[in-house]
Amino acid sequence: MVTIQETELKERGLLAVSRAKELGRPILISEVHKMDTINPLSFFNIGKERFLGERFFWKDPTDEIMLIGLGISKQIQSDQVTDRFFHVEEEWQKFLLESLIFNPYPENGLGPVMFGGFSFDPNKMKTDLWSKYSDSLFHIPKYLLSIIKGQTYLTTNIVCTPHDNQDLFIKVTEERKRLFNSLDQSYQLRTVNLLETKEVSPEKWKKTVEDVVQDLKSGPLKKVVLARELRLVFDAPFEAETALFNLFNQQHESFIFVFESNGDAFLGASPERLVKKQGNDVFSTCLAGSIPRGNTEEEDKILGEQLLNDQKNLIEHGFVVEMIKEALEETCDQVILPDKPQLMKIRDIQHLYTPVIGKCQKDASILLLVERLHPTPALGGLPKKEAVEKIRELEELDRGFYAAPLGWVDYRGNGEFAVSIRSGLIQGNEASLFAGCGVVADSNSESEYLETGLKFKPMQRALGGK
Ligand SMILES: C=C(O[C@@H]1C=C(C(=O)O)C=C[C@H]1O)C(=O)O
Ligand SMILES: [Mg+2]
Repeated sequence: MVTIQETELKERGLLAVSRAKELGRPILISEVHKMDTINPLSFFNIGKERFLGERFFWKDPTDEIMLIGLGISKQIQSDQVTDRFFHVEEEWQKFLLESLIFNPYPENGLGPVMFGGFSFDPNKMKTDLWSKYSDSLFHIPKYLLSIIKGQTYLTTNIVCTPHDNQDLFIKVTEERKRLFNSLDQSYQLRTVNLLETKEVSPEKWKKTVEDVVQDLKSGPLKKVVLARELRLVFDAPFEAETALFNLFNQQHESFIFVFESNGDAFLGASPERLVKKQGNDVFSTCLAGSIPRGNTEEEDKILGEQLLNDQKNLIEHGFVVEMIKEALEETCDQVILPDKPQLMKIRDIQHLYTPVIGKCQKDASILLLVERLHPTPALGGLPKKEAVEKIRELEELDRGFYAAPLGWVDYRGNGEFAVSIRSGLIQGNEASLFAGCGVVADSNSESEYLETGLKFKPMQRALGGK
């Protein structure tokens, strides 16, 4: 049962309207309520009728934080190239200024939260594929369900203008009631059949890997991450709810995300954190170097040992550690990391993994950390600028939001960004999946091709393929 004191919102709303009148501009009012348990997938699904194309879903690997947003109370959007992280930060702070926030709880991820991310490279020519996503795109939802360490909260965000009156709050309370009434209805996932899987120019991709290897041998480039695309065709529109349900059940140990924009849905199951900020504590992840899972426990262990001792993969991984450590040292007083990588095993692949923690300086916002880190050599290469230029020049793919920072920030400045890999973009009857790999001087195009094949698997499985 969900009980929300409705007179409260109306009273608080009128306060917000009078503030909006005083200031002569729109004002955000945000209120948080603790709720009984609600299934996160059901909450995403009930948004389908009213909020299709305006939803997001987020879950971290440990289930500590799940965030599900419905509707858009404010959009921060821009194709600006220079200072794009700073620009978003500035708009976010402006939006929060003078807002009325009723949140008695200390947990992260409650109250006003923006969710979204950035394109991989705003200087790359945009194709039609990503026309629904600006280079910076964040949504502050109307309704946010936050499940934090097993406790459920609902945030209602309303932007009221000087011209609003009580009607606005009556409308919102009615909408909210309808939404929760429909929670009890059972939801049928639609079955859709995969008709075709097209690999986009695999031979040409391998040739590019070989060309880059030649470049890497002569320096100064050390590593370049090259990605490719699979295009899937279905017999009917593939719904985000179905893909999410599958990812949630099949890849539970990863970050699960869905970010809808204007009818398209970008989603995936990424094992890679870019950065998490909690107060002054900063957490990042170096993830690079890959090998398949074994068919038996024994074989799996042997493969893991092989990866831990493989020169090519250790070098590929080492570049990421070197850069993340340096980037964090610019904003943190302490940066701590183990001197050797360990294994991260997920359903289809195992990786070399080095966790990094730090204590950042007071004025470092999470978006500043994102700016310093993106793209790490796990997604771009080393040196950063030259590698991104190489990708811009040689890669046939429009990466859009793939391999870029995607995540959330709350009004207290806490938040988390994953690197949006193992992902795809659903557009009606079709979907594009993306996978890349770290090319170093020792790379072999055929094995890099096979490695990207493994990285497509989670999304292929979620979309009804193998
Ligand atoms: C680029 C991707 O993955 C990255 C590349 C890896 C590698 O080359 O070994 C490993 C993990 C990720 O940092 C991807 O999945 O698309
Ligand atoms: Mg690799």
